[in-house]
This record gives sequence, structure tokens and C-alpha cells, in this order.
Amino acid sequence: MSTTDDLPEIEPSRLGGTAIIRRGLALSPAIKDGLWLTIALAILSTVGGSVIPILIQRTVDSGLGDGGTTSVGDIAGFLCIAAVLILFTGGVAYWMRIRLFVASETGLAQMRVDAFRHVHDLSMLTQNSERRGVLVSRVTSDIDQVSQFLQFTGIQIVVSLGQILVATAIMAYYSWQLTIVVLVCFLPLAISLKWFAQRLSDAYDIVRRTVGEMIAVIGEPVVGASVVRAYAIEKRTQDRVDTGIKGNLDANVKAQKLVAVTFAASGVAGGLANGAVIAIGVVLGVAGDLSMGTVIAFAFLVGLFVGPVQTATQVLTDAQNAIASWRRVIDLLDTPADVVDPGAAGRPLPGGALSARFDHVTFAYPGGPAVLKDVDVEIAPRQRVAVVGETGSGKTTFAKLLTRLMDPTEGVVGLGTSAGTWQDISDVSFADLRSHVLMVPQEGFLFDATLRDNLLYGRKDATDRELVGVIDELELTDWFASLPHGLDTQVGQRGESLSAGERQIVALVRSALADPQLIVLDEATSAVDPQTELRATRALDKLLDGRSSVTIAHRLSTAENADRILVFDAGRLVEDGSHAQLVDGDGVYARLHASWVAQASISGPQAVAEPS
Ligand SMILES: Nc1ncnc2c1ncn2[C@@H]1O[C@H](COP(=O)(O)OP(=O)(O)OP(=O)(O)O)[C@@H](O)[C@H]1O
Repeated sequence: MSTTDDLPEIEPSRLGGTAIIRRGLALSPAIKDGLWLTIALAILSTVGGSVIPILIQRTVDSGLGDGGTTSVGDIAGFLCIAAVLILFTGGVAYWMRIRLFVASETGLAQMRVDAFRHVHDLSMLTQNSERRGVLVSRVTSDIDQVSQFLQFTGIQIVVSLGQILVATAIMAYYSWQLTIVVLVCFLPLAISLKWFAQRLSDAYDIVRRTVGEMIAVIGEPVVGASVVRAYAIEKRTQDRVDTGIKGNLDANVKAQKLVAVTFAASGVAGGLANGAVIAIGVVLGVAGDLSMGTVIAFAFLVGLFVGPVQTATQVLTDAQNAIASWRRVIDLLDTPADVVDPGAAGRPLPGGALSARFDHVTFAYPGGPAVLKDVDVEIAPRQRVAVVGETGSGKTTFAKLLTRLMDPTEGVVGLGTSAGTWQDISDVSFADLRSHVLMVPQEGFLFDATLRDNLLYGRKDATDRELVGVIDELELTDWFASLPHGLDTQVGQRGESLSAGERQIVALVRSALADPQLIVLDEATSAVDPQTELRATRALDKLLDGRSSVTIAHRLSTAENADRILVFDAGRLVEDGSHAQLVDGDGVYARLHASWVAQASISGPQAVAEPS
């Protein structure tokens, strides 16, 4: 029925990496709180490791050098200084990590909340066109990726750079000749880093894509387990899962091979540098230009180079991943909400039953033809209206416009009172609108919680006594008594511990608790047992009593019992009248009614009839 090709999607931005980081930090200002102190602590935490080689040089030279004089007490003193320094830098590193963790998590938690809220602000259209899983991943795993980068990789860059700079400075202080030897040994690796980073980034792009594919092929048969079993397609399903897992494995192995090359290459560069330092250091030492302690200290200083260089390629890849993830979250936040909440500036709706009006309303889904055409109709307060029509005639679109899940392309949808005052639905705040106008979908969505929790979505401050009161009002006391744990009954995921009919009943009680003035209801089509059917019909009758209602009718009886029937055909309102007025004519309703009656006589009096 619906095509998603032309629907509005979340547009990928064209911002570069630096712009994304700047924008991301602006959206999560808490990340920057005290950042300079954190960076200073990160640099300070590298000092311990860098000072140790100096202590080694001092100990060796004063103990073993010409005329060495160091006593056991001196060595103990050096050891104490080293221990204090190591403890100090350990403490500084701990403090730095805590600060970083708190700042980044606080900032990103806010971003998660903003992103989640924004998903809800986006119209049904955008939500439909973006696959739900993708929206969820933008709020969860993409933000996790940024968090990991900020907490580990980002600070790793600072620590590594600090380590390399401090080590280079100490080396240059000891011997410029040996410093050049070390730099020359690492130069080829430093030059090839960019090349490695690009290859790694490409390889991890494939890994990320295969992860998505793997999750999809594993997730689908889990959700559709009953279909897999019913059609005995376990083998075919398993083959698809195996292929998905194999694809991910191959991509990971390929990426890890590149990582292994960079690790090995930096190990080779480190070994070369160490060998060259010792060899050339000895030559310089013999010539009297260098002490033994300095040569040994150099070997340790070279060690400070290897770690950062080894992780540099990984750091670059992680940074690219994080920027890509940040971009996806920012793109989501930058997608404008096309149905705008006037909020506090909105005009309040009056109390009492509401009337509704479509003033020459036309609606087209983005990029598509008009699916509602010049609909002009008024619904009086407390009127019970049934909307009927062939599949695709525009009934659901009409209901979505009436509840402002979408705005009309042309014309105005208004709400009013019996006194005849009207106001444009787009001027009413969402909070006010949702408390007066309620859309009850075919399958009321139940959350994996107790019956009480699910009912409280109707009105969050209702007491148990009020809940039971509403259940009684809807004449559902006997059904409620049959529940083993009463309000504490667990409904299971999506309410699967309840039958389809019971889920409908819960949705009705929830709606009654919300106490709306206008109910827009998509009648359930799932067949249920006669007793539950009777209960649900009775409860629905009570719910609609004294309220204005618009029901997308799929049942003969609903249309027959309505005060008024609106008949849609190819997006136009073609007939408007009571059952008695329309049934004997030669229009669309008479035809639909005849097909309903025919179907009901085949499948029984309560048959669900979806005209087609
Ligand atoms: N999200 C959408 N994007 C694009 N076109 C859509 C979308 N939803 C519905 N349509 C199109 O709008 C037209 C009216 O659809 P609508 O769902 O309002 O019909 P309906 O009468 O409620 O049908 P049904 O009884 O099958 O639910 C159809 O042609 C349908 O293909």
C-alpha cells in the first residue's frame, strides 16, 4: 500500500570532521566543562613514565660510571623518588579519567535524551521512512561510539602526543645525534601511517556494514520464529545466518591483518631504533661523548615511542568512526520536525465534548499524489461517526490528520465546541491536544510490564481504586476477576501473554482512563472468541458514550450502529448520511454493505469484513 521511496528521510550532512566535532561539542557543552584541566592532567600523567629513564641514567652513571660513588642509600633514594613519581602519576591518571568520564557521559546523556525526544517530535512520515532499528541505533550505539572515543581514544591522543614530545625533549637534551638516529628509524612508519589509516578506515567500514547485515539476518528469524517453523525453512534461514556471520568474520580478519601489520612494523622500528641507539651510543661512549647511563636511558626512551606509534593507526580509525557516528546523531537532531508543537504559545481547548471540522482539506504524502481531496465536513459534539471505504481510499489518512499526526497539504483541520467556536488544530499545544483527542490504534501497543503500568499510560497519577473503577464502568469486572494476579499481571513483551482480545480490552481501559473528549479509533480486525468479543463491544460502547468519536469501521455492526457514516472513495468524501439513508441507494456504501453481508453470511455474524 505505502511506498517509502519518496518519504522524507534524515538527510546526511556535508559537514567536515572538524565542523562535526565543533557542532557535537556545542550540542553537548558539558563535555567541555573543565576540559583544559583534564588535558593538563593527561599530560602530567605521562611525566612519571618519562622521568624514570632520567633516574636510571643518574643511578647507573653515579654507581657504575668512572669513579662511581653511589651508595645503597642513594639507590634507595632514587627508588623512593621513582615510587613517589609512579604513584603520583597513577593518581593523576585516575583523576583525569574520572573527570573525563563524568564530563563526556554527562554531555552524551543529554545528547541521548535530546535525540530520543527528537525522534518523537519527527512526524510519522519521517519515522516510517527511517527504519526503526536505524533510529534506535542513532540514539544508542552511535552515541556509544562517540563516548568510547572521548573516554579512551581521544585522551589517548593527548597522552601519546605528550609522551612522544616529553621523550623527544629528554632525548634531545641527552644527545642530539642519538635523537636523530631514533627519529630516522621511526620516520618510514610515521610517513606510512596515513596510508595505513585510510586502509584501516576502509576495512572497518566493511566491518560495520557486515555487522548491520549480520544483526539483520539474525534478528529477522528470531522475530519471525513462528513463520520459520511453520514453513519449515530452518535450513534456508540457517544458511542466511551462516553467510551473514561468515561475511562479518572475513571482514574482521581482513581488518585485523592490517592492524597486525602496523603493530609488527612499529615493533620492527622500535627494535631497529634500540639496536642503533646501543651501537651508535657505544661508539659515542667510547669516544667519550656519552655516559653508559645515558645509552641505557635512551633504550627506555625509545620504548616510550613504540606504544603511541602502535596505537596511532587505531586511534585514527576510531576517530573516523566516532566522527561518522557523531554526524549521524547530529543529522537526526538537525532534521526539522514537520509537525510543530506550539507549546506554551498554543491556544487552550475548551472542556466538554468536541466537534471537529475539515475545511477543504487536501493531503498528499511527500512526492506522491493527493490521497485526500478537498474534504469538507463537520462532526458535531457527541456524534458517533463511522468512516468506511475501500482499502486505500484515505480513511487512515483522515484519522491521522484529525489527531494531528500529520498536517494537511491544503485546508485547515479545526476543533470546536457546541457554541460554534473553532480553532485550528495546529494552534493547540501537543499536551492539550493529546489530553482531549485520543487515537486508539487497531493493536494497542502494550509494554513489557504489569497490567497496572500499561493502564497508567492512560493517566499516570491514577490510583488502583480509580483503575478498578474504570474497569467496572466498562463492565469488565468479570474479566478482571479472571486475571490470576489482577493489576500485577505481567503482560509480556508487546502484551504477548494476553490474547488479542484481551489486548484490545486493555487498550480500551487505558483510553477510558485518559478520558478524552474526541476518540479516533481504528477498529480492531483480529478475530477473537465470542465472549471476549462481547466484552470488548460492550466496553467500547461505554467508552464512546457521551464522547465524540470517529471510528474507521471494519465491521458491519459498527457502521450500522453509528449516528453517521462518512464514505470515502479514492480520497474523496463521496457519501455522508446514516445507515438507513445510505444502505438502499446505489452508491459506494450500498455496495460495501452488500459485500459485508455476503461475507458475514459465509463466516458468521461477527465476521470481520475488510471491504476490497
Ligand atoms: N506513509 C505513506 N506514504 C505514502 N503513501 C501512503 C502512506 N500511507 C498511505 N499512503 C497512500 O495513501 C492512500 C490512502 O491510504 P490510507 O492508509 O489512508 O487508506 P485506508 O483507506 O486507510 O486503507 P486501509 O483500509 O487499507 O487501511 C493509499 O493510496 C496509500 O497507498
